[in-house]
Amino acid sequence: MRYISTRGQAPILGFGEAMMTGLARDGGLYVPERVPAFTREEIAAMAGLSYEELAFKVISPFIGDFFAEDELKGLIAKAYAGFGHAARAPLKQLGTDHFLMELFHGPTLAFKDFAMQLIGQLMQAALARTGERITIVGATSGDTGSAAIEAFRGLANVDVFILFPHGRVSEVQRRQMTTPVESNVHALALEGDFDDCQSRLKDMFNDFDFRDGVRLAGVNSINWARVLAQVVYYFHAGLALGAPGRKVSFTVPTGNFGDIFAGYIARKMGLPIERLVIATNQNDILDRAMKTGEYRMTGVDPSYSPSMDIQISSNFERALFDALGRDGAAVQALMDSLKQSGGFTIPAEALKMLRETFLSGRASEEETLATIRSELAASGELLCPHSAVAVKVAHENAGQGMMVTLATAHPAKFPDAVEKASGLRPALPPRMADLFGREERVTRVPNDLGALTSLIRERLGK
Ligand SMILES: Cc1ncc(COP(=O)(O)O)c(C=O)c1O
Ligand SMILES: N[C@@H](CCOP(=O)(O)O)C(=O)O
Repeated sequence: MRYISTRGQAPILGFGEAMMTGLARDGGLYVPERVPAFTREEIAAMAGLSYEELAFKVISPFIGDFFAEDELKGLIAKAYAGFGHAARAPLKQLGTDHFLMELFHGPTLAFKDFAMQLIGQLMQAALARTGERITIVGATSGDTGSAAIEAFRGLANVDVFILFPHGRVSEVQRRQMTTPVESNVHALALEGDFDDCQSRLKDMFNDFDFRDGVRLAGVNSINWARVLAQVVYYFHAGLALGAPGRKVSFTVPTGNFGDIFAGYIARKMGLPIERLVIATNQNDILDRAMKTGEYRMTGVDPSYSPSMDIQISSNFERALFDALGRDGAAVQALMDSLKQSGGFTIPAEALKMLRETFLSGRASEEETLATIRSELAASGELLCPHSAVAVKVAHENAGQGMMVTLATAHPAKFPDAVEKASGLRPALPPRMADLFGREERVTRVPNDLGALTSLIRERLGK
């Protein structure tokens, strides 16, 4: 399997190189040259597999011979061993045709653990072969950061620097990042929003002197392996609800577009998905883009669902690449326009193609809280604000057959918003009960590339 850049100018890589490289050297994102598809019979034969067995089936066609079969099976088993639910991604019924897929039973209580625990294993196995030391820098609006820290803390050959927007993540999210005691973990609170964090991260990748000097690696959904790991749970839900005999739609709370893009890949692999519904909070650039064809930045306002306070939605570039007929130059032109004038118009043919797969909707702040309240009353399910955004949008898009809404975080990560909505303050699991008593270690940093690269070099002694 070979990987190409969405901007068409970077070297073509194999799976292992694409995973260790992160951002392509032309600024684009790696995607598989072609997406392998399963036949209907092959999908039918997956029914009844454990999550780990299914993960092996779904992931291995993308990996080529980078890992031997037994090695990959062992790494997958280790990745999911620490999850707190035997089904890994259990489904709960909310209504006749509506299910919730709980993706928050991993170690840091968000869907990020599904991919991060796996790429933690895959990267360590790759590094053990070469004896290399890498520097991971991640940008987070709250959940990627803690999941990355959990996956890489204490490793001798990895340093982890996490950039998060100062004052714009929940207290639980912040403490998950600032309280680990391992010396290879560095939490950096940046003066800016998540888009600033992600832009500075991409600037670091585009500074080849820095990138090569510190052996920079990325664990955001920039990294194809992150997206790939998330494809598995779409198959898991589809099979549980009758695939390949029955079509399913998914509503996905969306910010950086990585999660829903994994659903798009599952659909290309042959999973019968009717529609993928993009659910945004008040920072609704994706919903506006789908409805008007104009992808235009208007600023980001902090919301009850802070992990989705994003307007430069990184993986939308991967969807655009396909919608534009895999024309790297056309993608580059749109990304240039986004940088220079704050937006772009999606060409008509591309918009038509996107609309054949994706629907979209938004939830205001009031609607988010109201949905937490109403879903608790209707089904007894206490939702986190991100999941509530998606449930609200899923209700509006009923009629697409069986609907699965992704519940992406545990409500205890956002106790203030959940309590405001419902009067209930969800408790953290016992293993995290002392989170608020642990000492925090964090460095405030400016939104400035030079200052960031100097700090990272200094910490690394380079
Ligand atoms: C809890 C939660 N829900 C939803 C999202 C949005 O996912 P994505 O960025 O893959 O669109 C995020 C952030 O990624 C998140 O942390
Ligand atoms: N919501 C995310 C933002 C980063 O997304 P990623 O999927 O690109 O890592 C977060 O919680 O950090």
